[in-house]
Formats: sequence, C-alpha cells, structure tokens
Amino acid sequence: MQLEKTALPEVLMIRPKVFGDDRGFFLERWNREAWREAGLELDFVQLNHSSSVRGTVRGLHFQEPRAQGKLVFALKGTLLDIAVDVRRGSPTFGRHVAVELDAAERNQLWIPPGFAHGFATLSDETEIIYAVTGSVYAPDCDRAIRWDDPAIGIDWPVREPILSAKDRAAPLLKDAPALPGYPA
Ligand SMILES: Cc1cn([C@H]2C[C@H](O)[C@@H](COP(=O)(O)OP(=O)(O)O[C@H]3O[C@@H](C)C(=O)[C@@H](O)[C@H]3O)O2)c(=O)[nH]c1=O
Repeated sequence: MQLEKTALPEVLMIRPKVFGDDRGFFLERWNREAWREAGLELDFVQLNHSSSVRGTVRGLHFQEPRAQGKLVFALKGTLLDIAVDVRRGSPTFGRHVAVELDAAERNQLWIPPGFAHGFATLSDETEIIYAVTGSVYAPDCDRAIRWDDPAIGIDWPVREPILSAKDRAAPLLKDAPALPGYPA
C-alpha cells in the first residue's frame, strides 16, 4: 500500500498493492493495523455505494456538526473526485484537490473530516464505494455548497451536469451558514 500526499496535505491518495493470479486479483481496501503504522488511523461507521450515469455531479457535501471522513474508490468506471477544505480559519480554506479515481486502476482517496466532497462521473455507469468515519448519516447536519462556486474554481469536465434538486439550490461557500472550524 502506498500513501501519497496531494496538494492538500491531509487529503491522501492511496494505492493498494494488487495481487494478481490466474483467478483474478486480490487487494486490501483497508487494513486497520497496516494503515495505523503508516500514520492513518481510521474507524469506519458506515459503508456507502452509489451509481451515477455519465455527466452526473454529486456534491459538494459535508456534515456539520457530526463531521465525516471518507475513503472513496471506484467499483465501476471512472470519476473525477473532489475534496474542498471548508474549515474556517484553515490555511488552505476554500482550496481543493481533484483526482481521477478509476475502477481498473484501483486507487482510492482519503478525505478527512472538515472537507467537502463531490465528484463528476466520466463513464456511462460509474459506481463508487465510500467508507465513512466520524458519524453515520445525520440528515439534520447534511450541508451542501455550490459545485460551480467560482471562489472554489473547480475545472469540472462537464458544463451542464445532472444534479439533484438539493445540489442545484446549494449556497456559495461564502454564504454557507454552518462551516466547521479549524482546530487551533
Ligand atoms: C448520504 C446518504 C443519503 N441517504 C438517502 C437520503 C436520500 O433520500 C438519498 C439520496 O441522498 P443524497 O441526494 O444526499 O445522495 P448524494 O447526493 O449521493 O450524497 C452523497 O454525496 C457524496 C458526494 C458524499 O460525499 C456523501 O457523503 C453524500 O453527501 O439517500 C441515506 O439514507 N444515507 C446517507 O448516508
């Protein structure tokens, strides 16, 4: 397993070691002890699976309070996965990373609590799995900010995406009523 820092150092790209043989392949998506030794201690509370057609954008989402961390990978197809630092007072507040996650490449992204998450699908049918730390789904704490907020400036691969009603109505980051704080 390889852990790589991205442009936002708390957001990590993880490349599991893949064991291939005549039957197919095997890999560990997560190993509590090995990851702890590598400096990433995670305690999952929920496992999510969604499928989206090409040209979909979901996001940008986070929970506040009851923040969640997310370990994301593609089960089918390819997506552009996005993490945005939404912690007020953080030196990287409002900055984002965008990485391609691909089912064939089997790479995965760790997005810690305090970051908004979103993605655009790049294949006809894209399935993602993400394991969640921190809190289970808490609808009262569910927050969204605008996918195309110019202050964040994500270079999305789609101009007129398929969006949920919630995501179409989401506020800009500057108008978001509840954002997490950055621990001093
Ligand atoms: C997120 C979530 C949704 N739901 C339900 C609520 C709703 O009826 C239906 C669809 O919910 P949403 O429209 O919020 O689904 P979606 O837009 O896919 O929301 C997800 O987006 C990605 C980017 C994330 O990072 C996730 O944390 C989550 O916010 O599923 C749950 O039961 N549990 C959950 O954990």
